[in-house]
Formats: sequence, C-alpha cells, structure tokens
Amino acid sequence: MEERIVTGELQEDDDTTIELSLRPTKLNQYIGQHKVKDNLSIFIQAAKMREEPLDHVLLYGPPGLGKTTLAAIIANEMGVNFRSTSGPVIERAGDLAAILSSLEPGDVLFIDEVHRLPRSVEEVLYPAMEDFFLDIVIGNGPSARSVRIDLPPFTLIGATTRSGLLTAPLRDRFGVLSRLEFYEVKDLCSIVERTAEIFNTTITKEAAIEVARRSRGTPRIANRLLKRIRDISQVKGETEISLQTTNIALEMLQVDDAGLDHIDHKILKGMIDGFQGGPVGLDTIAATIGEESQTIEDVYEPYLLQVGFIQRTPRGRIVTPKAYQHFGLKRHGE
Ligand SMILES: Nc1ncnc2c1ncn2[C@@H]1O[C@H](COP(=O)(O)OP(=O)(O)OP(=O)(O)O)[C@@H](O)[C@H]1O
Ligand SMILES: [Mg+2]
Repeated sequence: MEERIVTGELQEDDDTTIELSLRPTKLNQYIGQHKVKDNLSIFIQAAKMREEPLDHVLLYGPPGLGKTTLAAIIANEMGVNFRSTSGPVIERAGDLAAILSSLEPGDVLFIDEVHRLPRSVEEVLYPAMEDFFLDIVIGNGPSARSVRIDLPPFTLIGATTRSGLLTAPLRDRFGVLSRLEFYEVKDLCSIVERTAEIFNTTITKEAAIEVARRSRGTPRIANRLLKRIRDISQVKGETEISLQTTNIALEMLQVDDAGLDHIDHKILKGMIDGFQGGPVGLDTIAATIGEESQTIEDVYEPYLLQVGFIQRTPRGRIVTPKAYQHFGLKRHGE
C-alpha cells in the first residue's frame, strides 16, 4: 500500500515516542466518543465497587480512532497493569498460556487485531475468558495429556478494525462491545489544540478548526497533519500557527478541502470517468486503481461513506451528487 498522509493507520515515519507522548492517560482527558466513555465509566466504577475485574471489552472501529489509547486508559482507571500484544504475534497456544499465566489478578491484557488470532489459540482463549482456566494439551500422540491451569481473573480488551471477521464464539465472550465512531470537528479541534500544547506551540482557533475539518474524523491524522504544519510554520518564523500557513501546508501535502488525498481522487474519478459514477463492484474499483479490495474496504472507503461521497448498493458502489459537487462536475446526462 502507498504511504499517505491521510491514512488512519500507523505509518513508518510516524514517530512512536511522539505518539506515546500524545496519549491521554485518564478517561476525562480522552476527548469525544461520549457514548463509549459514559458506558465504560459506569462499568469501571461498578467493577471497582465490587472489587472485581472489569468485564472483557471489545473495541472496534477504523484505524487511528484511539482504540489502543482507550485500552490503556481503562487499565489505568482500574489501577491495574496493562499488558499488550497482538493477534498475529501469538502464534501458538503456548504463547498465549505463557502470557495469561504471568498476569496478576485484575490485569488488563490488550490484544490488538484480535480478529487475526490463529484459530487454535482462540479456542484456548474461550475457557480462559469464561472461567479463568486453561486447558492445554502437553505432548503428542498416545502420551498426550491435557492439563488444567487456573488463571487469575483478568480483563481481556480486544481491538479490531474488522468486527465482522471475529468468530461468533469469540465475540460472544466479550461483555462490553464498544464501537468507536469518527470524531466530530469540534472534538478533533480540541485534540489539535491539546497536541499543539504538548508540542509547545500555539495555533489559532481558525487554523485548528481547519486541521480538524480535514482530518477525516481521525485523531491520528489530525496529529500527523499538525506536526507537518508546525514544521512549515516554524520555518516561516511564525509565533503562532496561522490559518494561512495551515492552508498552504495542506495544499503542499495534497490534502484537499474535504480531507481527501490523491488516492481518494483516483477512486472517485475512476468511478466517475470509467463507470459514469457506478454502480461499480469493489473488485472492479480495486483493479482500476491497483489496490486490493480488502484495503479499499478497510482503509479508503469508510471515510468516503461517512462523508457521503459514495454509497453502497446491492449492485455495487455509487458516487453521490455530493461528490460530483465536490469536484465541480456534472453528472452524466445532467
Ligand atoms: N480521544 C482522544 N483524545 C485525544 N487524543 C486521542 C484520542 N484518541 C486518539 N488520540 C490520539 O490519536 C493517536 C492514535 O490513537 P491510537 O493509537 O489509540 O489509535 P488506534 O485506534 O489504536 O489505531 P490502530 O487501529 O491503528 O491501532 C494517539 O497518538 C492518541 O494520542
Ligand atoms: Mg492501536
């Protein structure tokens, strides 16, 4: 996949130390996502009152919306350790057993990309989540025997961008299912202002709103854009990041007025020019722009759907009048 500035996914040149310094650590510092926060805050309080670990939590939603951040906050609010791993890293049941048996009572185990756990590992996880024990087969052939290992009670927090790929038995074992939504402009604006403060710079209100508006509802993108804009502002010798510099910087970064970049343009223009705006099948779109269908569905499409530039129909994707307007184009036959 091409590197792009407006993707919610973590990119190679994202500085992970900066990412970490930007992560809020308390629920009340976590901006937006009010529904999810309100629910979690009640569950956390109740669990603490009962002196029990929190129920298992599944966080799902597009990349860069703050799933990892929220998982760490939950552990912090519960006052327990935060252990973090990811689906593809746990290759064998033994790997999982090692992690689980090293937990202290109440700990949070965070499994990112939980839909990518191997099936054999997943099966070991079921009794662990349900009744806090492991059933592990030791040895093989006729001498194989199964051993039961009791575990301390713990909270599993799973994160996924694709809840649809989770198996039903795994999904059913999460007591709390929280879907993160794209952020509203005003929340992203607060995130931009907060990040500017951590960067020791100031940004005008109107500039912060502009960054927020063009960040595709995604904090990671807002922070990444701000970092690049700050560089340009500093070189210009500004004491405060201005709207003018923000606009120039975003143009240089080829992020358009709606936060779309050249790949979004390729997708939309491809549909408009080649297929009169659709309906076009996902695979056809993928073939036209040389990307995998999966990538389009997970990474590019969610925001285009969210802002109403494309729509899904049973016969394929269609470009909406709003998108035509965005490009200043007339629809075929109009
Ligand atoms: N609600 C929020 N308030 C303030 N900052 C946030 C918020 N949510 C996310 N961020 C910032 O956005 C960045 C990305 O968040 P995070 O890494 O948690 O996303 P993610 O959903 O786990 O992404 P991925 O799917 O790629 O793992 C972090 O650096 C974090 O500081
Ligand atoms: Mg993450």
